[in-house]
Order: sequence, then structure tokens, then C-alpha cells
Amino acid sequence: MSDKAVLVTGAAGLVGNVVRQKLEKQGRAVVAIDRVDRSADGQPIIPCDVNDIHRLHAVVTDHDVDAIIHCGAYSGPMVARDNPYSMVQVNIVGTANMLELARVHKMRRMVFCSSTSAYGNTPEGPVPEDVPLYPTTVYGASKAASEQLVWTYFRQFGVDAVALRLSWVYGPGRTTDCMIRTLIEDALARRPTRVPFGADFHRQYIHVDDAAGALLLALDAADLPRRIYTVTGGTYHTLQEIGDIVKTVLPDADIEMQPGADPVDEVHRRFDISAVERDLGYAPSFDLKAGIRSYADWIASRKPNAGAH
Ligand SMILES: O=C(O)[C@H]1O[C@H](OP(=O)(O)OP(=O)(O)OC[C@H]2O[C@@H](n3ccc(=O)[nH]c3=O)[C@H](O)[C@@H]2O)[C@H](O)[C@@H](O)[C@@H]1O
Repeated sequence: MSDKAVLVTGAAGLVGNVVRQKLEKQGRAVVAIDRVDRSADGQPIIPCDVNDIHRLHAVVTDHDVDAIIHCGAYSGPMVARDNPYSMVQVNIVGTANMLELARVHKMRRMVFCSSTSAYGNTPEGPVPEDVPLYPTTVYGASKAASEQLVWTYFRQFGVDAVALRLSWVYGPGRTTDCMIRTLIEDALARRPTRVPFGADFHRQYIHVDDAAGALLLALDAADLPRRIYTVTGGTYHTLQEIGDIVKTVLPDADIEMQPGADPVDEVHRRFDISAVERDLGYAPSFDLKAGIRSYADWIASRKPNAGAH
């Protein structure tokens, strides 16, 4: 393992914060950057924009960085919904900047957080990595385009870069739009949840700890037979089934869903994660019940009276 520093972008965010914690726990030097200067749990962060290429070069030189885990981005189609150009700038140019840093500074590896949104609607499962991508949002397109840069920087310049397509990330720290969070918050508040879709609609969640763990495996793998891996929590449940699991954790949950697809989501059949299991030794450590419990505990701890009934 190198004793040089790892640059973590988006270190104030859901995934970046856990990546940083895991690296620090291993005793490794971390250079944490974000557009904000502090994480939600109070950790200091170097404020640096993913598009400020001059400052990025200076940060990398000053801190002797030899690898990057790139989590700093607009993290879903709901972010910057009315500003697609900004999505392109932050997500595609931001990734190009990280690849450029890796190329110019001859880094050991660059790991990119892609997303299963790159697929768009998928064919029947199990869905391997190499099906054609038909993203349905500019966010998904930004991930697909960034993956092409990861691949071509590798092919053309020998930059040791790899992309992990993360499925829906949930767990402690997630404060943005998330069905599991809604179900937990309603249950804690003893509010019924009524959803006009979802009874038969599948969503593949991944716990933030497993997502961060997979990124570290990609950072340190001696050999990378592929440059793109899909990573999920290994489950394939309908939202109703996920609601049933919430109910086993929080018996006050009162959840009813109607059949039909989430109107603002894509239809993803079961993803094949055998490549990341085989090549990186990835194995999800959180099943949904344990993951939902960890998320519920975190949500309850932030709202002191929520769990007290
Ligand atoms: O596939 C996914 O689910 C997403 O997972 C993670 O995103 P996540 O950590 O969940 O998202 P946020 O909690 O929103 O964190 C993103 C961070 O990037 C930072 N950011 C965003 C935009 C920007 O221009 N610069 C910048 O530093 C934000 O301040 C934030 O701290 C990855 O970081 C995303 O690239 C990926 O798209």
C-alpha cells in the first residue's frame, strides 16, 4: 500500500465522507476536498472546486497525492434539475479534471463514482456491464460520458482509472431524496405512508458503507481486469418488499403502495455484480434489514424525540 496521500473529492458528501473515514481508519494520508469547508460531522475539508484545475494541481503537488477517489459531483437527476449545463460542467468536466491530474502527476490510480443511472432503462436481467447504455437524464448521460473518458484515458494514456457504477446509495448521512428515508421518517413520526406506485417496482439499494468499501477495493486492487464495474447491495426487492422490511425494524410503520413504476425513475432489472465480486473481492456486508436499522438509528439520533415512543 502506498504511503502517499489519497485525494477524496466530495468529502463532505454521503459517499465521500465515509470513504475518507475508512481511509483514515486504515492510517492513510487523505486530502479531503469539497466545495464546502466542513463535513456534516464537523471534519475540516479543503475547499476546492472540481472545476478549479489550477488549484487542483497545487493541492495535489502540495500534499504528495498519488491516487484519487472522485466522489464530488451532482449526485442525481434531482440536483440542478433546471441547469443541465452545470451538470455537464461539474460531472463531465470535473471528471476530466481528475483524469488530467492523474495523467499529469503520473498517479497510481483514479477511482470514479459512476452510477447505474448511466444504463437508463435496462434489458431483462441479470444485466452485465457491457450492455448498450441509453441514459434518460442528463445526469445519467454525464456518468456515461465520464466513463468514456475513464476508458479512453486508460487506453490512450495508460492512466490507471476505473469506474464503479453505484446503485441507489442509502444509509447514515443521506439527507437527499430517498424512499427508505421517507419510510423511516414516517414510521418514527407515526405517520402513514401512502405511495401511488412501487408495489411491484424494483429498486436496488446499496448501503453507503458497502459503496465506500467497494471504492477502496478498487483503489487498492493489484490488478483490474475491467475498467467498469456495477456495484449494488446484492438485493432485488420491490419498494413494497422494502417497506415490509422497514416494518420489521420499525413496527409502527404503516405503509401502503399501489402498483406501477416510480414515474421519475428508470426500470432497472437485476444487475449482475459477479464481476466486482470476482475481480475485487466485493461482498455486501449490509443486508437491507441491518442497513435500514443503521439508517433508522441515525435518523432517530438527529431528531431526539423521534424514537422516544
Ligand atoms: O451514484 C451516486 O449515488 C452518487 O454517489 C455519490 O454521491 P453522494 O455522496 O451520494 O452525493 P452527495 O451527498 O450529494 O455528495 C456529493 C458531494 O460533492 C460535492 N460537490 C458537488 C458539486 C461540486 O461542484 N463540487 C463538489 O464538491 C458536494 O458538496 C457534496 O459534498 C458520488 O459522489 C456521486 O458522484 C454519485 O453520482
